[in-house]
Amino acid sequence: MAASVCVSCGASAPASTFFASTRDCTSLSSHRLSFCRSKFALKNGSFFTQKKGESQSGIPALRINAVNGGNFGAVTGRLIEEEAKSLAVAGDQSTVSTGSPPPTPAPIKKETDVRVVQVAKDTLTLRGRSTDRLKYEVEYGLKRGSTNNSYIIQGATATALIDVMDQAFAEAFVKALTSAVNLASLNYLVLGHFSPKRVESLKALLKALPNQGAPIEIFCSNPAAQLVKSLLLDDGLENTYKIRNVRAGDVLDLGGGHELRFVLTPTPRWPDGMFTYDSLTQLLFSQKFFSAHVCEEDDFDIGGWDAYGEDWRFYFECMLAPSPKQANMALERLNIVAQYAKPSYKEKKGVDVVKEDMKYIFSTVLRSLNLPVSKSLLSEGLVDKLITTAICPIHGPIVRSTVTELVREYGVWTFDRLKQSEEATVAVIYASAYGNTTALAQAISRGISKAGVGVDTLNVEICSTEELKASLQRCSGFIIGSPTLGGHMPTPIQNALGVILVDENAKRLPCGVFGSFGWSGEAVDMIEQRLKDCDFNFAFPTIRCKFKPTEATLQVCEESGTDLAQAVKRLKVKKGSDAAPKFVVASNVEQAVGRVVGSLCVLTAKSGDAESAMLASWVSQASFVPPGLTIAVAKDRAVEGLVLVGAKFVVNVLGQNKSSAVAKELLKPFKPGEKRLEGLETKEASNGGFIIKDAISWMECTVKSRLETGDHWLLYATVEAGNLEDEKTLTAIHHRKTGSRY
Ligand SMILES: Cc1cc2nc3c(=O)[nH]c(=O)nc-3n(C[C@H](O)[C@H](O)[C@H](O)COP(=O)(O)O)c2cc1C
Repeated sequence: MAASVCVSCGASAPASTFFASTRDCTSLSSHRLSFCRSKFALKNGSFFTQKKGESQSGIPALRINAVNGGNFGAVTGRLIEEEAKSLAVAGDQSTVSTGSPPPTPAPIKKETDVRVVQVAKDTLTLRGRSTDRLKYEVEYGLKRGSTNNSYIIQGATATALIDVMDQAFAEAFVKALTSAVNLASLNYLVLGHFSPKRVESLKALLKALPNQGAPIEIFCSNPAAQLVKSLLLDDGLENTYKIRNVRAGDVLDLGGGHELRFVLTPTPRWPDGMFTYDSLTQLLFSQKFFSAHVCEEDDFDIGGWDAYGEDWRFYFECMLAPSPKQANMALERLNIVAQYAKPSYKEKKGVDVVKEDMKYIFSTVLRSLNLPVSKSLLSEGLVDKLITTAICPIHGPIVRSTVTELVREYGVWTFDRLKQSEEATVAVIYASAYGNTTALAQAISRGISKAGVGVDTLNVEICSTEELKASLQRCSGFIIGSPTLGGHMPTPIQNALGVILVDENAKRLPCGVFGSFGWSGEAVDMIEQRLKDCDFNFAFPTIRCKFKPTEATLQVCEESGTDLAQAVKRLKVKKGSDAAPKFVVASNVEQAVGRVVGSLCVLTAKSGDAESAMLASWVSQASFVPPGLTIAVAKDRAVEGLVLVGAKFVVNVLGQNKSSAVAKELLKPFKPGEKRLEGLETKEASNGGFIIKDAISWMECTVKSRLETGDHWLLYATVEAGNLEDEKTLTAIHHRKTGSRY
């Protein structure tokens, strides 16, 4: 029986066992590589069980046993985790399965397909569509489905494919690709983004390529190249591809005027990010930028801002707002693509030309209207320089009619985030091998930024010690997160922790610890202990998450982030309090506004295993047909993440003389994720919210739209069901003395 060997320390084990020791396997890339190597043990269709704490020569180690008869279709960490979960290897249990495999859980039915659509001259898109939200980007709250876009550009002399799809589409992707182009003519693959979740599609593509052809040349950034190499190791596919690390200024000429230029756009979350620009069609393949998780019938942004504005904004908030510096850098680099744009409209003929010209004229008119644009953007002329026919993102609709508006909004959002960071910033320091700790970091970041504090995201796998030190000097709080790999924290986290522990400024700051683990979770314990030993100041209880976070865990993260941001703001106020007057008399305006009254209600909402509630008095009827309400929700409110567009919730109206007990219960301080309705008698509504027994009436609602109104979100929601429970009692009214408080 052949042996499999630990990639770093060389420990060997029989072929049926993959053995990962921790002595040297502390680098994240070596862990990813370990998984790749684990295929030695899995070739014959086997699945994992895990045994905690086995060691060789006193080295804590993970033993993953391959048991015959299981089903193992993919090699990504995520899948391995889920296999492990389905085997119910719980927490601390030390079990090695030797018997027959457990029953396979029924697969979750997802409506997915891949379709081919013409985007521009010689350019097609393959659109993988799922009505369900796919597994990636778990912290993403809107549930409007997912799309995954790849693109094909057929030049006069060569053809390039831009990106491969998520594993959910692997089979359909290759099928659709085969129907759209002759695979023998595919010369280049441009990877603007790559992750372990895309390796299945890449392998399926490489296997489908005709044997006798030249290897396909993969153009990608250095981080993507490393990942591709490690994930394709031992697959016997080495002769089917070669990799070209893209450098600034590289051009890929496909003939017929299709010259592809590349712009490297690394962010902490996607260090491999790269834009591609075709100067002939003026298409910008923008990867995660300008993306949205939404699956509509239309392939283009028909309906414009009204149809997709919320999705684009929410995607930005979740995915890019935590790294405004890098987002800004990427936007600035868009300038360089415009210099290659050709005035191609003149030569074109036919209806499409008219349409394109209309679009061009329209976008020019929009720009000339001089709508409010961030000053820095205007002075740098970004909007003027960015003239593309369309933006082709990796997720969501192809942006054709809203290009100018979307780019401008991106500039404004980024500018706002950068401004927020100038006042107070929390450093979010983490590493993640398989994305689970990233998801926690992202959710905490959302909680921080919705409370009005900036975020500086530092993925320690790619940031330098100098960057970390500089961020610690600047920040007003920090959090540190780590996965547990082989019983330890990975080396980059150990180094970062070393820097934090000797930083005198960091000791005075509010901080927090978080991390994902599989069964023992030593990394988080170690980090917490070492910070406690040095008297660091914890703003929220340490977050420990087993494998992938659920919605409830993400809710804990978001609320913890908000708590930390509020601690930061309190400290800032305290510091400035000597200069500030202790007591401010309500101004005339505040007193006047304070006479506006509202009915006292309780809003309750649930999503998956997350639930929340809030006392609300800024509630008004907004329409007769359909019956509709507006409700103002403060941006840093815990329930805010559960009332996004499309979400269901319940409004409970409280009665005079019956409201104080309910109000008192909901105004208590709550820990992150704590159930807020536990002390009240409730029953579940049919839409998932909660009906409070003491309410005089209740309404089941759906959020239709959200309007940003200063420090609140104004929800417009329609009422689908409701009941009057107590017709005698009048509605409780919330009277106030000032409009500066509730
Ligand atoms: C090679 C390897 C070793 C691991 N070792 C441990 C361990 O010793 N203890 C533990 O609790 N979890 C262990 N895990 C599970 C990871 O901590 C878990 O998958 C976690 O979700 C990874 O977080 P990330 O996605 O942020 O990288 C291990 C996973 C891998 C792949």
